[in-house]
Amino acid sequence: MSEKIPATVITGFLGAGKTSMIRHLVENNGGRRFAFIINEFGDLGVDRELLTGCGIEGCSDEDVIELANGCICCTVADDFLPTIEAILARPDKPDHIIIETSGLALPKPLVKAFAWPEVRTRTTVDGVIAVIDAAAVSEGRFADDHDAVQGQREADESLDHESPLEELFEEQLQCADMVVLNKTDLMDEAGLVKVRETVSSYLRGGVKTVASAHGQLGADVLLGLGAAAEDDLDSRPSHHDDGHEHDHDDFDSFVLPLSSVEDVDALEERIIAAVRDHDILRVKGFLDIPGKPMRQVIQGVGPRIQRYFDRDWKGGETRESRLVVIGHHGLDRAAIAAAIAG
Ligand SMILES: Nc1nc2c(ncn2[C@@H]2O[C@H](COP(=O)(O)OP(=O)(O)OP(=O)(O)O)[C@@H](O)[C@H]2O)c(=O)[nH]1
Repeated sequence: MSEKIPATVITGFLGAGKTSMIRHLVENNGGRRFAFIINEFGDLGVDRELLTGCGIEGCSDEDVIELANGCICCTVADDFLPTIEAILARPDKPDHIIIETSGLALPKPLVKAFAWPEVRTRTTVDGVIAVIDAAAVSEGRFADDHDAVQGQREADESLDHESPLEELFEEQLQCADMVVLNKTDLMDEAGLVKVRETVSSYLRGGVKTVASAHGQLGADVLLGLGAAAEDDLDSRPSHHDDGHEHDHDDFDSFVLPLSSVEDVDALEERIIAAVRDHDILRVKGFLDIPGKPMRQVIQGVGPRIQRYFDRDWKGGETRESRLVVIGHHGLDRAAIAAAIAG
């Protein structure tokens, strides 16, 4: 029997740095041929664009498959299984499959899919890697002191259940074989020690944490974990093990088309204000700046915005500015659109 192709599942909340880490891995692929399955919550396909736009050898259009139809954890049978089967059926098989789940996806249903007879003989989950925005965790954006909060809940059952953010954070960590504490450039050592402590309280025994800035970790760290996670599902608890449906009613997203952007600093200010005034978690997209041959990428995670030109607009491509806005359920789309468009 031929060897199983290893697959790495990369999970982690919106904007934690999954795509940045994958890009770095591609740039330092050590001659490996990757196939990518990229799953996004919003409808704009930004992550796939950022990977295929990178122009790096070993990252061609056909190697990057986008599953944009909602969160991968809810569309496993319809979307994920046919996709992985198609990859496994290719005559030129990849050396390694990398799967980026949407920031709102639960990793366990996906890992379970690898236990299906159709795929388990041909591929194995080398590892589930959870990428954490350590700076955001240290600012208390996901979970306060986990042990203390758990203690209070156990003592008083009337206390609220976890927030949707905390539940995702917990699920993603409890399924992990390795945790990347990313964005260490935005915090100090003491903050990192504290985050490591918080994160460790969620992990299964023996799971390591590694610190990184901009996801710059080598393939020797991230790949070759040999976890065979599909054989080890029971050790990875999930709120949804009892068959309880996971839906994404807690979250919402929409695409906001904009006209070309004359004053991008002013747009950035308006986005920051909209993030402050509404329940927005993530903003990302591309901008058409008149007179510039390149398109500009704009990324917002919480209150932090980043902008850069990534590639020339292609001949025949429509120059357009579009953002995807992701937030808690009940986003006031009209008000956000008005606030950002100015
Ligand atoms: N300062 C800092 N910024 C980072 C780091 N890693 C990623 N970023 C920035 O954070 C933003 C989100 O990064 P992505 O890599 O797109 O995050 P993601 O997890 O793929 O995001 P989603 O796919 O939307 O869930 C981008 O603006 C990145 O440049 C880091 O270590 N430090």
